[in-house]
Amino acid sequence: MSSPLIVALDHARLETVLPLVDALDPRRCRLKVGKELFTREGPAVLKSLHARGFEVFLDLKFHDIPNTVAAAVHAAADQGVWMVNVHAGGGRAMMSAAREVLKRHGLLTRLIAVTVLTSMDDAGLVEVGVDTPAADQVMRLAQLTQDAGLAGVVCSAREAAALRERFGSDFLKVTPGIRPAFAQTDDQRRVMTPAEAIRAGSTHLVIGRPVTRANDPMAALSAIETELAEVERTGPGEG
Ligand SMILES: O=c1ccn([C@@H]2O[C@H](COP(=O)(O)O)[C@@H](O)[C@H]2O)c(=O)[nH]1
Repeated sequence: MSSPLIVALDHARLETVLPLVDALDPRRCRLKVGKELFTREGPAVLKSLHARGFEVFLDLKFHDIPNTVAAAVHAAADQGVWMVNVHAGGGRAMMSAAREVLKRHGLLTRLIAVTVLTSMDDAGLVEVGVDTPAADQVMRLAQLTQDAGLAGVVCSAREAAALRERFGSDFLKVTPGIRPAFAQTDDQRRVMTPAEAIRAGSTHLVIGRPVTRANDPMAALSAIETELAEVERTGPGEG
């Protein structure tokens, strides 16, 4: 599976989203299950998507004491998800406990940490007591994440180039806030187009509404793939 695309299934019900899922091809994208769908439908969603051959990112952003988060990450990985995440703000001990539990049980699920939500900007950070620009806060939390031995971070594509420079290409940079030229920004603040994100060093692009709420989701996905194919054709430095 070489596609960097992860389609976010932010829907209330599995039955609502299955027509879209059945139009998608597991060789063209992975799927992300988040808080709404998982809270309403539970692990049956994962079974259903796995049965269709999809790799699943379970995006529940665990943030709690180390013992609780480690147990939740273990539960997610036991269900065969490809990727799971925690909040880096939970700290080193929490992230290490989550990594350790996967290691102890020989589970290969990728564990990553959310740095600064892509819906936040510098002003939003100040309101929650963080007087550091988003880019610096992302770098700080990414360093903590790497020190704790996790596979990478969730960040915006705007920070991807600096993260690649500091941590290398293998450290995962999973970037929501992807907005093709044809899409609205919605509640996202730190956004980039698919081509800009890949050029900047994003390893995975999370895309929800620009595809799932498009009049023609498959046409929207194809347009994004065409944009990425152009980056591949011209090389990362062009455009
Ligand atoms: O910082 C973050 C972390 C997670 N998300 C999630 O990604 C998708 C983005 O959906 P869009 O419709 O493309 O905006 C959504 O599921 C978020 O929960 C994020 O946006 N930012």
